[in-house]
Parts: sequence; C-alpha cells; structure tokens
Amino acid sequence: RPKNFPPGPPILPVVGNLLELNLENPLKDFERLRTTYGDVYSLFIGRKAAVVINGLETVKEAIMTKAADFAGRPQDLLVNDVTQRKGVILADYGSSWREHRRFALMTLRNFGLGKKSMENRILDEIQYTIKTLEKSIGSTLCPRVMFHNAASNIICQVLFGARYEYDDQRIKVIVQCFTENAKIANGPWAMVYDSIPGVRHLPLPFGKAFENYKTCQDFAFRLVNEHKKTRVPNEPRDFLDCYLDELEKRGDDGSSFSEEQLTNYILDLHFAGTDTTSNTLLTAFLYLMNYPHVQGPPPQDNQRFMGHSHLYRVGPGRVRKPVFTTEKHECGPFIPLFLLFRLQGTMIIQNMASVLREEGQWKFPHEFNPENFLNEEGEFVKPEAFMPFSAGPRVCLGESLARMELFLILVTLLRKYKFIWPEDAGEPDYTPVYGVTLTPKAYRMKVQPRTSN
Ligand code: HEM
Repeated sequence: RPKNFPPGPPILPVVGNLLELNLENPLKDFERLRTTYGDVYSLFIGRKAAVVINGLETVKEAIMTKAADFAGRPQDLLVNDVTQRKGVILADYGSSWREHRRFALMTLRNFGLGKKSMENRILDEIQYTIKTLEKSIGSTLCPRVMFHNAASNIICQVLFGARYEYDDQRIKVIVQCFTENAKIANGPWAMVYDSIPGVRHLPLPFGKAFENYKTCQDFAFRLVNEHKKTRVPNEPRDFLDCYLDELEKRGDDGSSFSEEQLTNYILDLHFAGTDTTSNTLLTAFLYLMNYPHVQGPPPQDNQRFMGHSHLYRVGPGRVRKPVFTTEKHECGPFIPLFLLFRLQGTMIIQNMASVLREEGQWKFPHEFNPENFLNEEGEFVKPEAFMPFSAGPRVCLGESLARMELFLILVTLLRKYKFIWPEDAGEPDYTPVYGVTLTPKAYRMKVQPRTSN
C-alpha cells in the first residue's frame, strides 16, 4: 500500500485482498470493511489498487464537488474489451463521451421526453402489460419477461421505432444477453479477467460476455442497415435516424461520430433502459406484495391514493388516467443498488448501497417503508441520500424517462389490480442477485382485479 493511500486490510501476494470479498456479491464485505476502516478505504483486487468510497458526504464530495476528477471510467476491464470501448456508459471523460451524451439528451428531448408523446407511448405499452396480467388471473405469473419486455419496448420505440410482442424470440434473445452480461460484468470471472491479464485469451466463462455482445451487435447492425435503406434524410423517425442525419451533417469533421459508435450506442441505451427499469419494477412488486397495506385500498374519485396525493394525480374526465407530473411527486418506494467504477489513476468504487441505506440519512434505513419519504406532516420529502440515479456529470441520462415509466406503470397497475404473494410461495427472499444491476430472485405473483375499477 503506497504512502498516503487510504487504509485497508493487509495485502496478500498475488491475490491482494480478494480473499476479503465474496466475489458473488461483495456488498456486505464493503459494509463490513467500512466499519473497520472508515468511509474511504483501499483494496487490492489482485494487484490492482482500488479505493472504495462510502456514505453520502464522501460520495457527494467525489461526484459533485470534485466532479471532473471523478467522472472518468476505467478502460482496462472486461466490459471495455467486450464493448470495444464504444458507446457512452463506459466512455472515459472526454470529447467522445461529451458529444454523445449531449446528442442523446437533445434527441431524447426532441422525441418527447418530459412531453405528452412519451407519456402516451408508455401508456400504450401498459395496455400490453395489462393483457398479460389479465391472462394470468386465476393462476400465478412470473413477471420478469413481461417487465423486461415492457421496458425494452419503450426504449426500442424511441431508439428505432419498433416494439416486440412479449413472446417474440428475437427480443427474448437480446434481453437475455443483456441480463446475462449485467451479471458477468461484475461477477467472479470478470474479477479474474481484470486482475490477471495472462488469462484473457483462455477459453474461460467470461467468453460468454463476448458472445452475447456479438449477438446484440448483429441485431443492432441489422437495424442500422434497415434504417439506412428506408430513411428520408432530415425527416427522422427515431433516434437512429437522427444519428444518421448527424453523421451526414458532420461528414469528415474528425468528430467521434461514426457508424460503429452508433451500433454500440443504441445497444448502450437499449441495455441501460431495459435492465434498470425492469429490475426496479420487479423489486417494487416483490415488496408491495409482501407489504400489502402499502398497495392501499382501491382509489375512488378524488380519494387520495395511499393517503398521499403526491404519489399520483388523477386526470380529469371520466376515464381516470394517471397523469405524470413533475410538480410534486417523486416515485417512492424503490431502492435499486448500484456499484459503479470510476477512475482517477486508481479505480474508485462508488458504493451506492452505502448511501441508499445509510444510518442517519433515513428514518428507517433498512426497511421498506414509504415513511422514509414523508415528513412529520405526511408530506413528501426527497431525502438527500435518495440518489439511485447518482449525481454529477455522469448522472443517469435516462432519469426522466425512467421516472415517468416507473410512475405510470406502478400507478396504472396498482389502481387496477391487487398483487398477492401466492400462499404456497413460502417466505419471500429479498436477497438480490448481484451484478451491474441487482435483480430480485425469480418469483411468482397472483393478480386480482380491484373491485371498484
Ligand atoms: C430505474 C431506472 C434507472 C436507474 C436506477 C438508473 C441508474 C443509473 C445510474 C446509477 C447510472 C450511473 C451514473 C454514474 O455513473 O454516476 C446510470 C447511467 C446511465 N443511465 Fe440510467 N438508470 C435507469 C434508467 C435508465 C434509462 C431508462 C435509460 C435510457 C435512456 C438510462 C440511460 C443511462 C445511460 C446512457 C447512462 C450512462 C451515462 C453516462 O455515463 O454519462 N438509464 N443510470
């Protein structure tokens, strides 16, 4: 451990501190080490030095106060090789990342983010979710494919103007590749790949990540080629057309825009818009079924849902559609936990779990309890430590889309149905499966129409 380096456990030759960590899910170990070494400590992943930062104050200082120093991404990990260092999620802090991020934000805005058209698109997709739920009435349903495909369809429509039936084999394969890679990228074999360069060319399980990515790339290639054939320049139908217009406009100006970037970029956005929102919904329903009082009674006209009007506003007219508004509410009861890697010479592991469950920041840091978001008067307050989308220059680029989706899907479904934990399902297991995104273990749900609707 170099001089002036943060403290940490004794380092062993070759393995460094790997024996300190459960490689299947190191979150508990990060928490344990925090109690011994404080909010900032160092670890050696093999020979590689990493600094783990914990707690709201430290994380804020890094990603907001010292944003420019902490907005990079490591470039020597399995995920970089898999994605060929293209796209935006893993791009280092620099001009390519900046140009592509700006372009995505502008284009998403032009395609109706925060506007009515996006809201209607989401509400249309929810009708397919409702159809699937209706079919399950009287039996039980595993909601994973339904939520993954709903989230995938919403972002697919923005990206390349397509939606797929929930049993469509093409999209099933792509979503499966996304979910598998989200686990491999942070899994034990990725640690081996990252810390022992000598093994990178051996046929070991991390090879699956490359295979999966290739499958997704072929899918994206086909979409790009189809769009190139059918597009009308300067009359974009979707994100992909916008990028092709931009590419033409830029010509050979030496910018970072290229067709190769485009393929990987739409995969980045497709992945980022699918596994995240869907796992959040799966987590929300797992808890809601097991805390049925939080689902609330059937809402009547003018009645406050769950007693808290900020959770949704009822639209005017006879058909009471939930209306997304940014005025007062924030989506409430979900706690996705992320582990993020950044770089500043040394790899920085920003432990978001330590913020989202930090003692002293929450009324009930370890409980699923909407009271966490209410003040003494029962009014909504957003705790400062509620940062599931992170903060600073790398803050989630799809935050407003995600919040709109979560809000509309949760509210529409909760108003229409009661979700019940099946009697024969045993005790719920809340321990998530670890990865780039955390996924609840597979479960089944029972759906019952609410009588007043
Ligand atoms: C519940 C849903 C979601 C959650 C919890 C979530 C959370 C996050 C987090 C924590 C980051 C990393 C921020 C950082 O590095 O500090 C991130 C990045 C990102 N998210 Fe999301 N996200 C969600 C949905 C979406 C959606 C729907 C999109 C679709 C456009 C999206 C696109 C992205 C992109 C492109 C990045 C990389 C941004 C960059 O590196 O500059 N996310 N998200």
